[in-house]
Amino acid sequence: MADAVLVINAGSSSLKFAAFPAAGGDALMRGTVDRLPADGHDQALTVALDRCKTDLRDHRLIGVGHRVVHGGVKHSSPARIDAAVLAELDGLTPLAPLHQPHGLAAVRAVTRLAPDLPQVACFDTAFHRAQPEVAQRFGLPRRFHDAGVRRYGFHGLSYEYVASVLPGVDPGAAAGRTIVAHLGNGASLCALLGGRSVATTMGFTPTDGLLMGTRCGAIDPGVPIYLMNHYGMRVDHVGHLFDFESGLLGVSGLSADMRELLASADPHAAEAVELFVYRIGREIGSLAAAIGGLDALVFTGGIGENSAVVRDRVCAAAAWLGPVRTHVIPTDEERMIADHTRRLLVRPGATP
Ligand SMILES: Nc1ncnc2c1ncn2[C@@H]1O[C@H](COP(=O)(O)OP(=O)(O)O)[C@@H](O)[C@H]1O
Ligand SMILES: CC(=O)OP(=O)(O)O
Ligand SMILES: [Mg+2]
Repeated sequence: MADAVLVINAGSSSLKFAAFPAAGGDALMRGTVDRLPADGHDQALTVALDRCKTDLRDHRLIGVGHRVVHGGVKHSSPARIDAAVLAELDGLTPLAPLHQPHGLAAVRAVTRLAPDLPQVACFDTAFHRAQPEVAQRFGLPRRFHDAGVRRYGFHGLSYEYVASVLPGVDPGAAAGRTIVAHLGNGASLCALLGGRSVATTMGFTPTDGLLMGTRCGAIDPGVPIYLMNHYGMRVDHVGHLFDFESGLLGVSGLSADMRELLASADPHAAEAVELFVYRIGREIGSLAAAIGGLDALVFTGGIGENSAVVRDRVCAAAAWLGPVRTHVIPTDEERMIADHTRRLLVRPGATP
């Protein structure tokens, strides 16, 4: 019986799962449950675990790797999960309310079904933790930075994967200046210098940066203050507004789903897509400034991989940068999680 690792990737709008041989190699099975409503994750997880039970009958599971969106200040690499780590990660839920609860619910579900199975948390923040200090700091009094109020960045597993395959796609870009556009339900950009993250559009939370499916992205910090003062909105209502009611959904008044907006004749849908592209164009300029120019632009994520229309419009917005090579690299967060999980659980040279 061959050993395998199971991977669970709970995104904001989808749950992806996969299994890989513990010795390395291609996926044994994969599945996605997408277009999840806010309360759809539990059911999706049951579907995933049932599929695994049948598909992995001939394998022995040696561990489960999870995508956990926020690792805070402490985690710059994947971590074996125990009760203390789980409690600590629970404490980060207010910083990523669209994501952290789903990732941790998956950890708990596996603990209930198989209490002795080792579990590993792979963090979306980890890849960015080595960014220069200046890229991580807000202009707040120092004590807030020291207490963890800083720019973390997300989608790190996706960027790490893209950086790992970029040398085979475009060696010049891998050694040079690249911007990766992860455009999915959540969307962000990452500037890579020699394959390392040096700047990114998301910050303290995955609400920052680009316009997204239901998130507003970067916004004047005066706006929440005004909303609370002027409309008497409570703080949790403002949080809900920015994370769940804004973005493509809020601007179009129709849908958070790019496919639906591109297919719609409604002018508000067109306006939402226009703002999505406009924000990306502006942030490409900002990140290009951070890395002193641009050799290549890489698209990934559900929109980046599948929508030639959006890619063409983004490239048009970045045309002023001069000749820049563009690539589409399908991301594989699951493989990245599997690789991290194997490395953490399988001792080099150990015989199973
Ligand atoms: N062919 C397509 N054209 C345009 N958008 C697409 C296409 N296929 C998927 N998308 C969009 O990708 C987004 C989901 O991205 P994905 O990366 O799968 O989500 P998540 O962030 O939850 O992992 C949705 O907005 C969806 O409409
Ligand atoms: C961090 C983040 O935004 O993730 P997703 O794209 O899965 O929403
Ligand atoms: Mg995603």
